[in-house]
Amino acid sequence: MVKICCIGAGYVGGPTMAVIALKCPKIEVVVVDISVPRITAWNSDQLPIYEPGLDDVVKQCRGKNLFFSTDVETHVREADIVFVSVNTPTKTRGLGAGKAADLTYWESAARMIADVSKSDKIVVEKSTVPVKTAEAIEKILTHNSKGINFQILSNPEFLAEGTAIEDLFKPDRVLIGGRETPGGQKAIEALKDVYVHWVPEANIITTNLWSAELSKLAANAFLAQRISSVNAMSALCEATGANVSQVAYAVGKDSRIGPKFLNASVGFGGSCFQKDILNLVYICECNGLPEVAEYWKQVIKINDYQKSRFVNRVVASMFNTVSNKKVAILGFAFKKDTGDTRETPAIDVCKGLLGDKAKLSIYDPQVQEDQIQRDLAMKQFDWDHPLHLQPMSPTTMKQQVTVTWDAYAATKDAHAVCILTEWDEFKTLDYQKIYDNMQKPAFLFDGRSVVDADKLREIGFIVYSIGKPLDAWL
Ligand SMILES: NC(=O)c1ccc[n+]([C@@H]2O[C@H](COP(=O)([O-])OP(=O)(O)OC[C@H]3O[C@@H](n4cnc5c(N)ncnc54)[C@H](O)[C@@H]3O)[C@@H](O)[C@H]2O)c1
Ligand SMILES: O=c1ccn([C@@H]2O[C@H](COP(=O)(O)OP(=O)(O)O[C@H]3O[C@H](CO)[C@@H](O)[C@H](O)[C@H]3O)[C@@H](O)[C@H]2O)c(=O)[nH]1
Repeated sequence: MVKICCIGAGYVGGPTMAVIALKCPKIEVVVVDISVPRITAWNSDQLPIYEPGLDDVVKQCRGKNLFFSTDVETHVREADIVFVSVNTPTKTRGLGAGKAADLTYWESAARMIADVSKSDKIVVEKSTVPVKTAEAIEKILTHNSKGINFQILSNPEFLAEGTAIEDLFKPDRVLIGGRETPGGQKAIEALKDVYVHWVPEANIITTNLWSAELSKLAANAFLAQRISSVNAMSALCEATGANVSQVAYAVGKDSRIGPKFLNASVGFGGSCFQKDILNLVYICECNGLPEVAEYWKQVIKINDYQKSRFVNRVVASMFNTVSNKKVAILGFAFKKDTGDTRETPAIDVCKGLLGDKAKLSIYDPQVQEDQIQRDLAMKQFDWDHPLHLQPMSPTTMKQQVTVTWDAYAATKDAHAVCILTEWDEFKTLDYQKIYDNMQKPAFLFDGRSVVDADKLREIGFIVYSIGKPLDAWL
């Protein structure tokens, strides 16, 4: 029986391995992590991450051919294929701080693999890494290998949170990069043999190592670039009376452009886009390509601009001050159907409003209060480390921030409502009831095109919806 071990039981390692276990009942899959609470949660009824469909998959194979363990070394030693899916955060200090990927966790995983291995292994990069990381990993493994043969493959993951299980069941493609040597090609075939259990062979792309590593960064850069492009247009729409939804629809109808990833928003969030583009920018700079670096940096700059533009709109509309005013925040996760708050635009918007002394009342169906308090107190990039290694929050915002159990409690007596995540339930709220319980004038700032602005205006709200024609008030 082939044994797979995955180092890192996070948003990628957990769901990816659960799906491999489900689709390949003859393969034993063990997911290991240094975080004891994470592994305990994976072994309980309350999984550590919220992802539609995940509970079901885990329930079907946990204890049969899917296991979660903190005994990292034993399972790595016994495995034929070792996936590495650990954090690759943005460096916060030293060379490349604020841009380069911090490969501390990756390197320590590689050293541990070399230390404990007693048989040949295929080591698979699942984490998103800078192009050429495989070369460094190869050096670490081969210099410590005691005659063991390691083949490194790059097999980046393209799942999006909120749809992870769907994406894993039916991936647009699986990408496997390896060395162009007989050993490298054999390793590629071995990993392909895993995926062909459920992915059509035509959708499994094989490339050299560097193409696979770079394709992951490139895909995220292209996706994020579309959002920044449409968000840049949203500012121009507001200035001219055009409607960004109509513009995006008309543009996306061109089959060369396509309709996806053209929704204007308060900005993109999530653990990947910003980190991976900063990483790409750094790689371009290191390769003497400042113009290329500057081009991609602009995607981040527009994203920052979009978030601060939103805050400025809120403050400017409310007589230039939100000091001591209650502002309800509906949605804190970086997108719907996840409880993940990593790099959520809500953090920057909330921090902006707190800077102007607003009192925030926050509701999100999947995010707990201590997570929100931690996010608002934490410094940029500090979140992307194993839980027990994250710096302690210096302060909490308990004076200025309350977290409520529903949208009605959050909006009661508020001067304004900001919608920051597109949760479906925000579409069907009783906005008449919300309006009746708010201070007047009642403002609603929709950062996700969730509400029907005209209907809300009929109720009496002053509505701002990103990229849409503005109310006379605004
Ligand atoms: N989240 C996504 O949607 C997504 C999608 C594609 C790729 N990625 C990439 O995948 C990687 C992992 O992302 P994630 O979202 O799963 O992160 P995560 O923080 O949810 O999980 C990483 C896990 O690795 C563990 N870990 C760190 N060092 C370890 C070590 N030495 N030994 C054992 N365990 C260790 C941590 O405790 C943590 O549980 C990153 O490189 C990310 O860029 C993420
Ligand atoms: O038209 C759009 C589409 C998305 N977003 C925002 O963009 C962010 C990212 O969304 P999405 O890409 O759906 O989620 P992620 O889980 O971050 O997935 C991205 O990042 C992963 C990590 O690398 C990749 O694997 C995925 O392919 C890639 O889509 C979220 O804040 C969304 O609200 C928009 O503002 N407008």
